[in-house]
Amino acid sequence: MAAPSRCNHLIMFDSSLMIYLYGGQVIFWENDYQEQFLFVSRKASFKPPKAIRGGIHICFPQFGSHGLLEQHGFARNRIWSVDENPPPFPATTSNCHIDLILKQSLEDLKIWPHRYEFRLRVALSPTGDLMLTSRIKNINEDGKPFKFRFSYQTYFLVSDISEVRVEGLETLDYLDNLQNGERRTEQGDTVVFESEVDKVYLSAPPKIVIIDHDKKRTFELRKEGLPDVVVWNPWDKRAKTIPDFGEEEYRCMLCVGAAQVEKPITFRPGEEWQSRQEISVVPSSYSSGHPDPEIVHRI
Ligand SMILES: O=P(O)(O)OC[C@H]1O[C@H](O)[C@H](O)[C@@H](O)[C@@H]1O
Repeated sequence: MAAPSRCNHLIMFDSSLMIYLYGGQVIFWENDYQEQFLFVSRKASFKPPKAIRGGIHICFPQFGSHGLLEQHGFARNRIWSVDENPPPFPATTSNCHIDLILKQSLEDLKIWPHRYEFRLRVALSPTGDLMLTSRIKNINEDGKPFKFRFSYQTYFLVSDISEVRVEGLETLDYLDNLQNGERRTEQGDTVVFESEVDKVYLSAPPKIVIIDHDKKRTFELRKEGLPDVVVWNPWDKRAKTIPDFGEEEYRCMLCVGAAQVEKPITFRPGEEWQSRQEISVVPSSYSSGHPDPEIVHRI
């Protein structure tokens, strides 16, 4: 039997702003000047159904190795279908979207014995914001609840990682995956990058910003229904161990994503869980409300 092909979709607004989906994964997102915002590795292998190194991975029902399933769960490595007739979604400012759906396959039931409907809406606003809404419903017929972790693993394209800083995570507690998940507290006024990082920030605020000095642009990430934020950059040594990632590519990417990692969600049949992640790109004149440490230093 031939391998199933991925369903690929292009979402455009006014023939300029654009998102491109490969299966259930957003891989391109650009503005009307054809500037790319998401990183996709030059070594990415487009071999369905495995997720592509870059874009946005939907990690479900597991995050990382917190469980018995494959790393980050199976959802990112599955063929999603177009949901032709989704139940009404909460009102958004966008009328330019696509609805996808993932359900358990017979194979998946052997490794995760639960029935679910995972509805994903990928939307583009008139101003170019990328909005992801997930609704997951437990449809088990045996009355059993299920438990899951979740993340929108987002590969941002940056100019030079050493010129990037993240605001909104300072002073928060985090789990450090490089130290066996040890709990620590972020020190310093802002998060900057000088070596490998693999952290889960806990109870993060609803908005965080990723400021790219060189590119003179800022990503503003807003989240709902997801308390945590995952931050990952493999840096040079780890990068060499990842087959579909270029040795030097760690310099131009940063993974940041809204997530539910520390406390898994549990819910019963008939219940539905919902979360959102929205990203806007704003020019360098953007002010996060925090003083710029460089300016403060010069004064
Ligand atoms: O290589 P992947 O399975 O896509 O995972 C890439 C990275 O994702 C997350 O951010 C994890 O915390 C990391 O430990 C992991 O290395």
